[in-house]
Amino acid sequence: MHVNGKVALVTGGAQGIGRAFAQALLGKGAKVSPGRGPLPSPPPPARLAPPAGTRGRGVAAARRARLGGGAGPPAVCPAVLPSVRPALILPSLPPCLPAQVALLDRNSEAGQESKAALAEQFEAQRTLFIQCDVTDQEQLKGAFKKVIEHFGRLDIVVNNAGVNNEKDWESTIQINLTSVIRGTYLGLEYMGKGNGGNGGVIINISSLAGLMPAAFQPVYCATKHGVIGFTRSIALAANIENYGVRLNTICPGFVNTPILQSIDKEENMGQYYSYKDEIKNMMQFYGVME
Ligand SMILES: NC(=O)c1ccc[n+]([C@@H]2O[C@H](COP(=O)([O-])OP(=O)(O)OC[C@H]3O[C@@H](n4cnc5c(N)ncnc54)[C@H](O)[C@@H]3O)[C@@H](O)[C@H]2O)c1
Ligand SMILES: CCCCC/C=C\C=C\[C@H](O)C/C=C\C/C=C\CCCC(=O)O
Repeated sequence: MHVNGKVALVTGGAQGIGRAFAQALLGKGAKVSPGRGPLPSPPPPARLAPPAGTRGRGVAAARRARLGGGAGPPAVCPAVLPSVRPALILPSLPPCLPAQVALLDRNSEAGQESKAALAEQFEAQRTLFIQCDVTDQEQLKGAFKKVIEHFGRLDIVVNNAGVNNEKDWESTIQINLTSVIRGTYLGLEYMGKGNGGNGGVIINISSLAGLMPAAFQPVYCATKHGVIGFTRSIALAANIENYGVRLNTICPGFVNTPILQSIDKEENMGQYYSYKDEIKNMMQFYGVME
């Protein structure tokens, strides 16, 4: 997927996987090539019938097939390449603008630090940090509004904020599941074609623990199973209703981020604290990604 000119909102973006998402998005997308004006707007893709043999594989597949390519999006924006088929390629792609990312997080200090680090690596105006507790309905709604007011659009929502807390398990459900559902509905409200949006992508972060039982993390595990069930179901509804929004869930195994430190804390593990070594053994068995 190309992300040129897209605006993404990432919850829990101050550190860990959320920050890595932001960095990856910012690393993609090229600048407008000098000397070229904006390209013509693309035709509304959802209304086009897919070419024979591509039915059911989505608008992107249909567009690739029309362009004669099957290997996915170009790594570099075609507007900066000496195009051999300008008539075919140029009208169907948006202008090459860099992607922009809003980081939402309740941790203001880490959020400001990440914003500053990303601003050093990429242009400062491409990132925005908004302090927001995703469990606070009004704060979350307000943050979505702010992102659209600031960047003028919204194309990608990553519902990533999450915790591992078996002791305060009610808050784990609020953060890991309820807020993901709320973030998804807000994404559909702003991006859904039926609501006047332009379509987009919603990524909900689950876990390997959403696909299998985890003895010492029953509530964490339940929330991650819930994210998968919710996302798969709402993706079906989005398809039936032609929202133009693709929904996916990602299920990583162990990743080396601060959440793993929760295993060593009684205030997170509660009654399962004495099993921390078993969990560490699991981590060794499955491996930990960077
Ligand atoms: N690290 C792993 O091994 C792993 C594996 C699979 C899935 N995940 C999931 O990936 C997501 C990101 O986790 P991570 O590993 O980067 O953890 P992390 O602790 O490094 O980052 C989580 C971020 O979410 C933020 N956050 C927590 N509660 C919040 C709230 N109420 N409002 C706003 N922000 C809040 C935190 O401040 C933090 O910046 C989580 O949903 C986690 O369950 C992590
Ligand atoms: C077992 C969960 C440990 C919790 C550690 C803290 C946060 C990590 C969150 C990750 O989402 C966990 C990722 C993968 C764990 C998945 C399954 C573990 C169960 C495996 C087993 O019993 O063999």
